[in-house]
Amino acid sequence: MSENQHILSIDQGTTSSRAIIFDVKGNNIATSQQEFPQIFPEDGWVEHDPEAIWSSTLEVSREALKAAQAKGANIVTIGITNQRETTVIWDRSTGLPIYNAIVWQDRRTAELCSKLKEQNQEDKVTAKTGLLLDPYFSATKVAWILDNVDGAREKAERGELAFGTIDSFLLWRLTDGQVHATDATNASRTMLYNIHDLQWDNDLLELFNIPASLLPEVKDSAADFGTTSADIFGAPIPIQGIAGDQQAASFGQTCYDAGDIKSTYGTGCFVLLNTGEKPLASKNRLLTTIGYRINGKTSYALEGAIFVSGAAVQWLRDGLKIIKSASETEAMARNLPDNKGVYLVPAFTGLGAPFWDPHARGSIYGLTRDSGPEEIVRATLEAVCYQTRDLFEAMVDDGIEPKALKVDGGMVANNWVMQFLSDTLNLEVDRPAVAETTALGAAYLAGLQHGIYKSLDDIKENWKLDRSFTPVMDEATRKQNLAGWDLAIKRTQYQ
Ligand SMILES: Nc1ncnc2c1ncn2[C@@H]1O[C@H](COP(=O)(O)OP(=O)(O)O)[C@@H](O)[C@H]1O
Ligand SMILES: O=P(O)(O)OC[C@H](O)CO
Repeated sequence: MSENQHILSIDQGTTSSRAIIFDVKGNNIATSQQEFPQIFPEDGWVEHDPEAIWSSTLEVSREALKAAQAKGANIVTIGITNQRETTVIWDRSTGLPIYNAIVWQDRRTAELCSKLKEQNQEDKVTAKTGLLLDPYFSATKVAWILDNVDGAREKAERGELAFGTIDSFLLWRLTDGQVHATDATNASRTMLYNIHDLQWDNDLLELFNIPASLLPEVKDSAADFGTTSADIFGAPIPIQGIAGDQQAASFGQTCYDAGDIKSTYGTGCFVLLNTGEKPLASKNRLLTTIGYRINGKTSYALEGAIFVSGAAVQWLRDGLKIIKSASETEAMARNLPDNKGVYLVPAFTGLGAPFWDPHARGSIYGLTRDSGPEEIVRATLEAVCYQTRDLFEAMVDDGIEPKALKVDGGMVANNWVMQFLSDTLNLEVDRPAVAETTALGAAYLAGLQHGIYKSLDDIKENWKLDRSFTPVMDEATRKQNLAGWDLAIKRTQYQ
């Protein structure tokens, strides 16, 4: 392993684009980040301008490269990780998108999903893809664009259009239209990819009425995806790792053995459990998905997705305006001896796993005359922990017994939340020294393909603990808290 080799990791997220340069030990050498506008054209619709995604990605990458090169860094390979499911369709001849990117949070296809469920299509879809008939995934978003953009379907039938998740769109742009590809993790979130046969599924393409000519080639997560065209970063650099952001976080957390589990607390919260070489079907509406594919070998994962976690803290700041910054919440929650019976269910865009209720909306229960900002703040933080526990309960019922949980994402800086999480789950919670595990995971994939790392064991040596949280709460308090939460969830559900 030569020490003067560095990796550019591009992390294109829901609210911002980030570029980080890592050295071979996984140390962060330079970072650049840019937020870009969220577009809400109608109730429940969420879009991004693909050009804003591209320009912010390009700028942060160039800035991080410049800063790292000034320190003598030698960038040899690129990894890409991305917000998953978000759907772009572009014209193959011009490279221009024919519509905004429809974001994973977008609910506009809820009716189509309900209609397909009524036609008893869900079991078939789940058996093939490991997913559920929910607007979250790409398939119905692709169909919507084809049906609603003038001339799109005809162009698609003529093979003039390309579909991609964000990784695929960036890859196309970075290679100047030379490469139309994605990796197996991103493909597994489209609801068009058969996670058992490892190919695009003709039945599903027919069900969603999507021409196969739109689809990218699916490669391993560590693979030779192409080389950036020379004008982009001054010299061509190979792109050698791609994974959806939650899978990349799991890879960065070195969850390589069956039973390893991580939870990422960013805008939403995503728990991924490595289930090894066999896909595990959940009885509890958790998702079966591809964790990574390396050397043609697939590692599967069970996933619980919660749509809102850090986003609820942003709402306290920007919507309710009862805090000025996210970090204030820690002292406010700590100030109260208990939650005073107040529960907040942040179902702003419906409930994700294990309830999958797109029509539910947020609620607060147990308010009294003396409830104030501190109670609401604490209830918001507690909710993130209770929702994680709902996922764990589903996993335990699926036969999994997690031994410890690795955590990452912006919210894990909050020590109060981490302790309450450990208490609520009654489980050890481990926070790593490098919090940017998503970007790190994409860097590791690229580094593996480039030959910087010879094996997963090489990478494992880089993982370092920052702090471990162990349960201290008594059983009676835990039970009482959970009983209050369970009631709040029941009252919030729409279906
Ligand atoms: N100390 C904190 N306490 C609670 N929430 C926090 C804290 N710091 C950051 N957050 C929340 O974490 C989120 C940012 O995490 P990040 O991993 O950067 O998100 P994403 O990658 O999804 O944009 C924000 O929603 C913010 O509200
Ligand atoms: O961009 P993030 O970190 O909010 O992650 C989004 C997820 O990939 C959606 O499935």
